[in-house]
Amino acid sequence: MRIDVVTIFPEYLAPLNVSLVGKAAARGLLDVRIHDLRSWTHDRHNTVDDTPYGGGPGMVMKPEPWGEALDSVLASDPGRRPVVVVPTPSGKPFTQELAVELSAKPWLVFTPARYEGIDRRVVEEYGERLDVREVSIGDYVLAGGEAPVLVMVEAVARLLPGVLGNAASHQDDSFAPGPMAALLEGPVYTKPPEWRGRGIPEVLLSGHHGKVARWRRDEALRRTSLNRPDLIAGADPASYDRKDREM
Ligand SMILES: Nc1ccc2ncsc2c1
Repeated sequence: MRIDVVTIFPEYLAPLNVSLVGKAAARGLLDVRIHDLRSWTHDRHNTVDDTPYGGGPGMVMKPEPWGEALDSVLASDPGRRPVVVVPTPSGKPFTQELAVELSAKPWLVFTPARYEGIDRRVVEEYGERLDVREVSIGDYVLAGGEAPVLVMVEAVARLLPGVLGNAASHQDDSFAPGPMAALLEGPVYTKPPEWRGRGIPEVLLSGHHGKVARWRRDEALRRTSLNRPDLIAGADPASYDRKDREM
């Protein structure tokens, strides 16, 4: 998979060169290219924004630099068409399902914005010939789309074949498709067996896989009903027992 990111803060994307994504890139599983939007400005101040038509607070990112930047990125592989992911608080929710969908695409181009956003005509222009997705990672105020790009790239990259050491690692994730898809992960424990006077739930020491699976399911249900009752509404309780039987 090729991933391009166009941004006015290239250094913000430095974390993509380390850890899981960095290692995947070093192993050739990912081709990550970060581009400075200001490379496609031509004035002395490298201007990328201007005041909004119709008035109002803040500034809007000008269409020209984005147009030149995206044309340049697209021209680097004219035979292929990427999915363009526009991080925006007014986009569709970023979900595990969307991460799975995007992980199957050969080329993603992310366009994180600052200020009040990008001139609408950019999405209109590229939306006529490419698959453009406006995506939000949640309902809170951020200064821009760079942090959301880090979130989305990690969620997508970890699903690529060979990126995670143990293939099973993401099958049991919270939100991963499957029998426990609608539940949050329950509590986890490791050595030492006692820490500051706190032990381990006996069932986890029992060696009885069926009981352990049922305990984990019950704990996941408890945590989900406490923290995310909305997920319980969509859950399929019958599927939990099927998972137990698989153990
Ligand atoms: N403020 C905010 C919140 C969510 C989000 N997702 C992508 S860009 C963005 C910006």
